[in-house]
Amino acid sequence: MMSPLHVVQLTDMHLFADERRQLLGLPTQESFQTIVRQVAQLQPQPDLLLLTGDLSQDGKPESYALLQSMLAPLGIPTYWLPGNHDRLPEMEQVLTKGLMSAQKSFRAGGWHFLLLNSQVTGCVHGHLSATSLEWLDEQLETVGAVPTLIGLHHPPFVVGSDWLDSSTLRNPEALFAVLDRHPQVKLVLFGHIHQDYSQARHGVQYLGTPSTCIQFEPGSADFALDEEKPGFRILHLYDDADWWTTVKRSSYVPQLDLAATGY
Ligand SMILES: Nc1ncnc2c1ncn2[C@@H]1O[C@@H]2COP(=O)(O)O[C@H]2[C@H]1O
Repeated sequence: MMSPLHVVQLTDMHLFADERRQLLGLPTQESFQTIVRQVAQLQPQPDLLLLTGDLSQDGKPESYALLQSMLAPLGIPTYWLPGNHDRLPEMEQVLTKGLMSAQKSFRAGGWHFLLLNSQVTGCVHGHLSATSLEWLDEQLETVGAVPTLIGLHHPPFVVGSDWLDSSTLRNPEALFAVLDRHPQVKLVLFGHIHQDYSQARHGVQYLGTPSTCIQFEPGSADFALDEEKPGFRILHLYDDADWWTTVKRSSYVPQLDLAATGY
């Protein structure tokens, strides 16, 4: 079998303009730097990086410039989409230089990639607009029989955690209706839930990925941090639509405010 395309998903970095700032006790820049070092040591090196939202906690241009400067030494083409904490104008202003691309529909290896914006300004939950859904449908029509990966920030499923389940994608059925018309879609990747998650539906695998900073405790009804390490996802995508994935955890030991009830 031909060599697959190697993809790394990095999500929910929650970087601040001020690199020393912490999220519930964890300095998000330091935690992300440990992950970037781990990615630099991967063999083979990833062919591309996918950043699936909440790249910044404060949405400031400096936080995106920090992200850009941390990833630049890797020399890997990088694509991104916004999460609920991000500010799209600032992202479009900063994350378009060098190997950082704002493209939302592109081909790499034998796969096609489509990245969606599920952000609702001022809200924590997600929603896909009629315009986004129409764009997705048209793109999938044009792409045809090429194995396709979709990215968005919010999970189109509840994950069994009451507090998080109030902020998942509000219109998953509208997304499923489009995907059901296009059997070339094989994978849907998201972030937001700060935990490893996998769910199959109609021949599509839906994968949630740990944050590069704090982790949420799976199954907790109320907000609760998990002592699990920061992480990221590796995907190997084969031309014949086969794929393989694994989650890697960092060696970083977070100093967490475990009594926190939110942020
Ligand atoms: N105690 C809480 N209850 C509900 N939502 C919360 C709580 N604490 C934080 N949040 C929000 O829920 C979001 C889930 O992941 P985010 O990283 O998007 O950021 C989180 C906050 O915006």
